[in-house]
Amino acid sequence: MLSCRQLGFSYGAVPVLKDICFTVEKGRFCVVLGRNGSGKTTLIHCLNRILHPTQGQVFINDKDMTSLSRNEIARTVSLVPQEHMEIFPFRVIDVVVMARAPFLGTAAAPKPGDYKMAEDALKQLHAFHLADKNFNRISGGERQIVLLARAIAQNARIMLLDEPTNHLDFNNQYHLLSAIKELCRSTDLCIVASMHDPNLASLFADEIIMLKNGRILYHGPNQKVMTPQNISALYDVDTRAIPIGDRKQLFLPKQKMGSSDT
Ligand SMILES: Nc1ncnc2c1ncn2[C@@H]1O[C@H](COP(=O)(O)OP(=O)(O)OP(=O)(O)O)[C@@H](O)[C@H]1O
Repeated sequence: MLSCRQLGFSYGAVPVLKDICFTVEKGRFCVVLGRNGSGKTTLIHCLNRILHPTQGQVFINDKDMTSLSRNEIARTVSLVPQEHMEIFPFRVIDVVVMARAPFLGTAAAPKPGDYKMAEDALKQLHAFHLADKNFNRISGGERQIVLLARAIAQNARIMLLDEPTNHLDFNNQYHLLSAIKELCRSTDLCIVASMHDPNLASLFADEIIMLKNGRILYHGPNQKVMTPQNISALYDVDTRAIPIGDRKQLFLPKQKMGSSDT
C-alpha cells in the first residue's frame, strides 16, 4: 500500500505539488492524468524519494518513507522513468539484471537466479530476443520495454511508471498496459503510472488521480472519475463520451481540434 498525507513540493520558492492526499492499495493500478506541467513527474519522484517532499509524508505499507534506508526503498519501490538516456554499452540482459542490485551484498555479482529473473521478465514482455543486444543500439520504444522488464525483475511491491507508453507503437501500448495490468492482478502489486492518454487510462486503470495545477482535482474508481465533465475540467477541452461496449467509453473533444476552413 502506498499513501500520501498533505504532500507538498516546491522547486525553490515555486510550489508545484499542494496538499496531495491519496492511498493506493495493493493489487490496484492507479493512473495519474494531468496537463503538461501539472506535476505528474514531480509526484512520481516524491513517491520514491528521488525528490524530498517539502511538506507532508509518504507511507509505504504504513511506514513513513523517511524512516526507510535508500536500500529498503530500492527493494520496495521500482521506477520506470520517463527519460532513458544512453548508459554504458551494456547488453540488455545486464541492464535488466541491475534490478537485482539492492538484493545483492556489497560488490557481489548477480547469481544464476538473478539472471533467471531478468530473463523471465524479458520473456513476460515478449522481449527476450533483445537480451544480447547493446542497450544503446535499440529503439526508444524497445528501451521502454526493457526498463519495464528491469522493474519487474526488481520484484518490488510498489511500481512507479512515468509515462510508460511514451515511444510505444499502437500494438506495444496495448500489450505493455495489458502486461502491467496482469502483473498487478497476479502479484498484488501496487502500481502508480502517469499517463497522457485518457482513453488508454480508462481502458486499463482501476483508479484515476486527476492532477490540475499541482492539486488533486478528482481521485476515485475509473468508472466514477472518467466522465466527460471531469475530463473537460482537467484538460480545459469540451469533451464527449462515445460508448464502445463492455461499459467502456471513448473520450473525444466536442469540436475538432486545430481544424482549418481550407
Ligand atoms: N528541476 C526543475 N526545476 C524547476 N522547476 C521544475 C523542474 N522540473 C519541473 N519543474 C516545473 O514543475 C512543474 C511540474 O513539472 P512536472 O515535470 O512534474 O510536470 P508533468 O505533469 O510531469 O509534465 P509533463 O506532462 O509535461 O511531463 C512545471 O511547471 C515545471 O516547469
